[in-house]
Amino acid sequence: MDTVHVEGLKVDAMIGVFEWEHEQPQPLIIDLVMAWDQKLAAKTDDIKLALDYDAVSRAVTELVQKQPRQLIETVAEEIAAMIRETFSVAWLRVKVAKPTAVKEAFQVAVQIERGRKLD
Ligand SMILES: Nc1nc2c(c(=O)[nH]1)N=C([C@H](O)[C@@H](O)CO)CN2
Repeated sequence: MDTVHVEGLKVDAMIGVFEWEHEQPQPLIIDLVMAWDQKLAAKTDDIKLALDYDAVSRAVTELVQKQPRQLIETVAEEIAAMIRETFSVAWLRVKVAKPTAVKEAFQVAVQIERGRKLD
């Protein structure tokens, strides 16, 4: 299965279950793996036939910054639904990490996979 990746996308967001977390943004680090058949894009050398990782990254940043949320699980689900619908991605993996959440940990994260894998 061919895939397109976005790794380490940093988005400052209002995120958390505590009140103070809605008063100042915290960084989220987002990793995406998205199924996309590369054959047509490679054959034609045409961005219109590729899954544009720049457009995906901008859309994810806009979505995450749109409103405050409590859980990183909610962020992951909303990202997955938006990418599947807006970019016609059949399958994807979304990881959302919150590096400042647990002082003793390098970072904490959730990861989900949605859709059906391509052959
Ligand atoms: N599974 C989760 N656990 C926790 C979350 C979360 O989003 N998902 N969030 C918090 C707090 O907001 C925490 O990050 C504050 O440091 C606690 N547990």
